[in-house]
Amino acid sequence: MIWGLGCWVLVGFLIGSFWYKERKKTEKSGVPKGNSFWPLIGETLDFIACGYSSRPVGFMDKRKSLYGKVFKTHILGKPIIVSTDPDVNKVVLQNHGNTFIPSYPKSITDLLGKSSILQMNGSLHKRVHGLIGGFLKSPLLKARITRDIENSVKLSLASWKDMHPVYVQEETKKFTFEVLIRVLMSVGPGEDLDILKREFGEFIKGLICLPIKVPGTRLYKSLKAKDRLLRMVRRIVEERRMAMDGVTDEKGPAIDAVDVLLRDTNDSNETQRLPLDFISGNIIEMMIPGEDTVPMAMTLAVKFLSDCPVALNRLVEENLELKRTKTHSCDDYAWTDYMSLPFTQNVINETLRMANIINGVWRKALKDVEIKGYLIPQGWCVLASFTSVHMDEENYENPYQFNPWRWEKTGTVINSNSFTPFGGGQRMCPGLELSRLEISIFLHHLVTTYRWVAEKDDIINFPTVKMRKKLPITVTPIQP
Ligand code: HEM
Repeated sequence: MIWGLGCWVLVGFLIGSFWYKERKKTEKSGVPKGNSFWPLIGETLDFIACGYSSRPVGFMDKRKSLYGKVFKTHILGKPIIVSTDPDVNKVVLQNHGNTFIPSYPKSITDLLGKSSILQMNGSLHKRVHGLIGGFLKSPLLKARITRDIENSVKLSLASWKDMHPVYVQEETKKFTFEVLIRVLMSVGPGEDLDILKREFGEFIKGLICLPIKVPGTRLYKSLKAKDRLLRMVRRIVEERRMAMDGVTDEKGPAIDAVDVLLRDTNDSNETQRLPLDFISGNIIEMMIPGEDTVPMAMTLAVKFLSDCPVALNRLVEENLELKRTKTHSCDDYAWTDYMSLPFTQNVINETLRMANIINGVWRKALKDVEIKGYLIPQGWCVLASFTSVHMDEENYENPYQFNPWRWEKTGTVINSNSFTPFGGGQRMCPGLELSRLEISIFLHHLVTTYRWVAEKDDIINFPTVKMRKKLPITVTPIQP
């Protein structure tokens, strides 16, 4: 009895002192106002509940009205400063002087290798980001991959006419994975691709889970899947290195991300090659930001267009016009044809603004930083919320209305502080242009092949953006 009471007193004391320490940390002047609420749970339940509602920014909006655009809270086990201010977000993203480093929940850091591009910092990050970004943005890759994307999209769309209904979220995932793997390591359809798909699916399930690594837990199974993936990718990378070493001729342009990383020798010093394990790990980790984002953007474009027939009609008109021109001239489509359709690009901007597939980024301050009069103390995490900025009336008139025409006035301000679906600064998404190209090709072939009717479905925003019913639609081929 006495023991039981003693334990409760001890637990109470530990929680109380933890809470007191947390409060003390934030009592420095300039630290944003807010409510840390209960230790450990904090305001997590409200945060999750808003994620499941139709207004995920409800959590931010409520606190913004009480404490201002930058506030402190306690979510997902961490005290955190949330910024809904585009100027503050810009400074956090720019990261001058390496002040902010990525800070992910524990299950994610356990699954990512220490040398993952998503976690590395400083000069190594700059080097790898530069190599991958340079490759993914190159016109040569875009020209070549356009044919592959077209083939995958057309093959997939052809199968839709026999499906009743088509689950857009599932179907888009299939061909975008194929494209991603081709870009990263030139593996085409076949047994290897099927294994990669299966093991990656198992690996990714553990990204948001309890950080407990014992046999039987989700994290444990995901780590095992990662080991199997690593062995497989390592074999592919080794074979490629051997093939490369046997060739003495002048090298052509890099064919995929493996090639780019294998060729890099840091200032032409052959001994400074990136290690094979490092390359294999990074190839797997690059699948994470690329795998779910593009199909979700496509799915949400279909959802928003289904709910807005005027925008859909304008999109169909513009794309049919391009199709007529191409049929008439008998030319292949160039990647620039897809990217130069202004209304289609506006539809993509508007989809990315409203979809908020990456709702924000998490960083940790390495020292005290003052931005716009707010103090972010050393060691604190900051969530630079993109969703709040994208859905703020101060930045966008009628933010909940899908209105691609708004971009005609503002233009494609991809780097503006108020439009950051791909992040910004040193970690700005290197897959930005490839993603836009894939979505453009998909929309073109979808709207020039089919009409569709979508069943009612809702968007869920927690833990990641998804459609509750995977967006079922029924398609009817357009009569030629
Ligand atoms: C609509 C699609 C996409 C969206 C919305 C998106 C969004 C983002 C965002 C917001 C970041 C910044 C994360 C941060 O600052 O911590 C990021 C980083 C990254 N993305 Fe994407 N992404 C997309 C597609 C892709 C694709 C297709 C690839 C690969 C082919 C890719 C590869 C990466 C990589 C490697 C990083 C890490 C960059 C670094 O930390 O240096 N992304 N992405």
